[in-house]
Amino acid sequence: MKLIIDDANIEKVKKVWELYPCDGVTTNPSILAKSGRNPYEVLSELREIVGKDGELHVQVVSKDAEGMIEEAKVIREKLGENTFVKVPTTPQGLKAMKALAAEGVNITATAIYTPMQAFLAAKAGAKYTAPYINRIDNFGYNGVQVAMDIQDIFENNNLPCEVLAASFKNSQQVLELTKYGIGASTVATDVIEGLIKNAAIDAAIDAFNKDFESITGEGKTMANC
Ligand SMILES: O=C[C@H](O)COP(=O)(O)O
Repeated sequence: MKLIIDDANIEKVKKVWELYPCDGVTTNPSILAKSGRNPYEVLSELREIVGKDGELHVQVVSKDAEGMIEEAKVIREKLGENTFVKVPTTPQGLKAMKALAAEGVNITATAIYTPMQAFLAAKAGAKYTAPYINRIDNFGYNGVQVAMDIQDIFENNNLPCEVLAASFKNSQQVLELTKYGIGASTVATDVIEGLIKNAAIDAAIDAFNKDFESITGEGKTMANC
């Protein structure tokens, strides 16, 4: 499973990118709006953080296919041709996906709430489809199960598309999809940090270090004892 950062706060993304084994960054208009800055200013900084080969996902806002295609062109000009263009999975979005896929554009189909939406996006040429786990849970459905069903649909229909599960609110949702071997998950920085936040880990390390200090004295390590 690829692990992608769902955030555009430069300081937070920098920190998580440096510490954790992540594969890229996803954004959406709401995430970019939190910065209060010009979207391309923020996105250029994110591109610098992930490097030219890291995954960067950027969403279009036009409602019609022609507008989406035009936005995709500018996104790729400004941020690199390998940038994933996030296209909402609407009828107009599917039209745009077909045209963009024919030109070799990397497409992430987004705003996915149902398996059939993902099926259509994959057939239209998307490389990723992004079901919104927590938002689906909030409707009283099972977001994790929807993501698993989508992955099964791709396998059973030989569709070369991966699930990029999005909208996580807790570690359990991420764990379930990691166990299933979902293609990718995009997770907010605080939820990524929560994956490894555990007082028992700190307590174990403190006890080891105290024992070590009892034989070497303060401030020593395996490099200088
Ligand atoms: O791009 C989609 C987001 O991952 C949705 O996440 P959210 O439900 O936390 O806003």
